[in-house]
Amino acid sequence: MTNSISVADARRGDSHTIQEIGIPSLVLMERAALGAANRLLTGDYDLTNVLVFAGTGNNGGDGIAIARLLHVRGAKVTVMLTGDRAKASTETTQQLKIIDYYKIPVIPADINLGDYTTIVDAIFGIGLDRPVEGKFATWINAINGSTAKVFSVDVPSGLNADTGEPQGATVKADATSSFAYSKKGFDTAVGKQYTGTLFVEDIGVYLHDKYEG
Ligand SMILES: NC(=O)C1=CN([C@@H]2O[C@H](COP(=O)(O)OP(=O)(O)OC[C@H]3O[C@@H](n4cnc5c(N)ncnc54)[C@H](O)[C@@H]3O)[C@@H](O)[C@H]2O)[C@H](O)CC1
Ligand SMILES: [K+]
Repeated sequence: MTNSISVADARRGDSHTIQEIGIPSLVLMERAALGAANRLLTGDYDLTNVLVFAGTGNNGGDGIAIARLLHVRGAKVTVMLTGDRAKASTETTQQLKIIDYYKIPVIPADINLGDYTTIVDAIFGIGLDRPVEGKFATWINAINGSTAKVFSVDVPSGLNADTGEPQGATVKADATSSFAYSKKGFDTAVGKQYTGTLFVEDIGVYLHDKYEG
């Protein structure tokens, strides 16, 4: 049984499941969000004023779906978006459309995080491809400086999921919900300092074909 995998393996598993098997990307995203939201709903998290800090890629899409799943269970949720809606991925655009239906507020990313009780980090996942700098670093430093409990989606934003090394500013999470498999970088001592408690969610992506007959 595979325990932890590389970013390349995660991408391969993702695209194989979507392209060859035919499970839509939004289904994987929903299963990822359900797994992560359940950790928040059943864990020791104060959900009275939740902030989802969302990127415009699919990590952000997962976070926006988590925002909706918490909202429908009565949590007060706000989404901060790090970029322009027009630049969001297809899946993330769809997730934004859904939270607009629920009138969940979407505001520009900001460093004033004082009132939030829990922060969901959905800025970058396995798509991190360069060191975190500039406004992203400012936001991540503000997240790390907040009194809120921090929950990372798939990968603590800024952490290299292959090496476990921070790539510039990196979120230090109380817990991380990672999808399909743990990532190689989470096995390292440094990586563990950033993931906090690690959960792995089964989202229907299997690398070795024991589930494929
Ligand atoms: N089977 C799975 O693992 C599933 C994963 N899902 C989620 O999708 C993300 C990966 O999404 P992707 O769009 O490929 O990338 P990210 O959202 O991680 O990154 C967004 C975007 O950010 C840009 N970027 C990268 N590094 C930097 C930087 N240092 N500064 C600024 N911008 C940066 C780059 O253009 C990226 O594209 C995965 O983690 C999961 O959360 C699926 O939703 C479910 C299945
Ligand atoms: K993240």
